[in-house]
Amino acid sequence: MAGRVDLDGNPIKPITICMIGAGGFIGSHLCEKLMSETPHKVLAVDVSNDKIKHLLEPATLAWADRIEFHRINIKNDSRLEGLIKMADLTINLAAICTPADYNTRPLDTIYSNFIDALPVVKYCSENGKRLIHFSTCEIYGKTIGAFLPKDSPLRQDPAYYVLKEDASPCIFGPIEKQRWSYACAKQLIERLIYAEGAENGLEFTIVRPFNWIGPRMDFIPGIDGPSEGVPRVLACFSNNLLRREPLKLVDGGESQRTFIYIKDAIEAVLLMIENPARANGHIFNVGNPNNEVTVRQLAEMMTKVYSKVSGESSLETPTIDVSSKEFYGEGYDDSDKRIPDMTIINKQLAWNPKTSLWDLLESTLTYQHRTYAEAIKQAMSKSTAN
Ligand SMILES: NC(=O)c1ccc[n+]([C@@H]2O[C@H](COP(=O)([O-])OP(=O)(O)OC[C@H]3O[C@@H](n4cnc5c(N)ncnc54)[C@H](O)[C@@H]3O)[C@@H](O)[C@H]2O)c1
Ligand SMILES: O=c1ccn([C@@H]2O[C@H](COP(=O)(O)OP(=O)(O)O[C@H]3OC[C@](O)(CO)[C@H]3O)[C@@H](O)[C@H]2O)c(=O)[nH]1
Repeated sequence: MAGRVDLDGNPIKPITICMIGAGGFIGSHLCEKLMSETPHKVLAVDVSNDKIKHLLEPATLAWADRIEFHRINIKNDSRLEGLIKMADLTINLAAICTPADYNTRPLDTIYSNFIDALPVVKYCSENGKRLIHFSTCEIYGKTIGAFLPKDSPLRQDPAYYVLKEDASPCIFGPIEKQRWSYACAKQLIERLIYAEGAENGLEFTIVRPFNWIGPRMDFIPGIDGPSEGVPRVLACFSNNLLRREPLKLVDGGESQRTFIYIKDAIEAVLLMIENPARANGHIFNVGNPNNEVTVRQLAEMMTKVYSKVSGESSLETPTIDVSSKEFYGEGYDDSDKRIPDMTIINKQLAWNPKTSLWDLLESTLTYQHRTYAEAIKQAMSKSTAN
């Protein structure tokens, strides 16, 4: 760790980071990176620490004096301001961010992504502390191209679909499509942070993750999450593969996504943390434009990869179609396509993702199989016995 320098060759000084939502998917990987490769200290705030237990215990771990867990619900805990004051930098990851919640729990979604983030922004601004806030690629909503006729040649023109931080509009559906409650709340908190920067000098960076995936993402229903819960697509498809049931394609699986390996994305966040002069005042897309697939293609690839890593044959009927109304309920809608423009992050942080979709699925599904296959087998044999 000695002799670490930033992108401009200056030595990196150890800092204290207040990480809110540190116990989640991204938070757990970021804590792991900070503990194993940097001298920084983390005040880890979350309502749960299941995903970072391996970093907190035993007390003999090499970094034990650099990570503290604070079980705090930021909705209603007066200790939050004190922790932000103690830190040099606050990173806010806390959010409800599973699409199944956006249309079924729109109030919780809006409160979590806007109202609950307000005090964090306020405390950072009032105390002159730097803030890295996690927004989302979903802020772009639908592409301009989605509104062109299906056979329009303009649909092939990147100007109609590549998503640029400083140029693309945010295109959401009507209010009754409550899917957009999340994107809209994220948009308003981005605007508030931007305004705090412009009017009160808040030093901020906004991150827009484009479908980061990897180990520890969400939960497997009935194993480490509610049986009726609907996690994001990686965990939904992993659950289907582990249970040897067909993968469900919502509305034909035609939507497109670019997936990035969590470990590549965490490299980008570390660059933001350690290069404030290059990151402050910027909004960054963080994704992998080379890993684009339709959801149907993702299902096909995951089926092949899972068969390779588990040694099990593929199902005769690997996928089934399901309507979004049946799967998510009333008010669901979708982003058609998400390709991040990389100009700003390339220029400011000289960062690019490395891992192909096949490779990232291979390491992730190896983890899923190792972690869950036995537990699922037991749960399934118990339910057939009853
Ligand atoms: N994973 C992605 O690809 C992705 C994509 C777009 C945006 N994001 C954003 O990145 C952030 C982190 O996402 P993630 O995938 O790690 O999600 P996650 O659900 O795994 O992590 C969020 C964490 O925040 C905690 N949290 C929520 N409300 C809290 C509260 N009131 N008080 C304390 N802790 C609270 C949760 O317990 C959870 O551990 C979110 O803001 C999300 O909107 C993630
Ligand atoms: O079993 C399933 C589950 C989902 N789908 C479809 O897959 C697409 C992707 O779904 P998901 O990963 O759940 O989420 P989104 O990409 O739509 O939204 C996320 O993007 C970033 C973030 O902000 C946080 O992670 C979140 O909002 C989608 O088309 C589903 O319909 C499926 O076919 N089968």
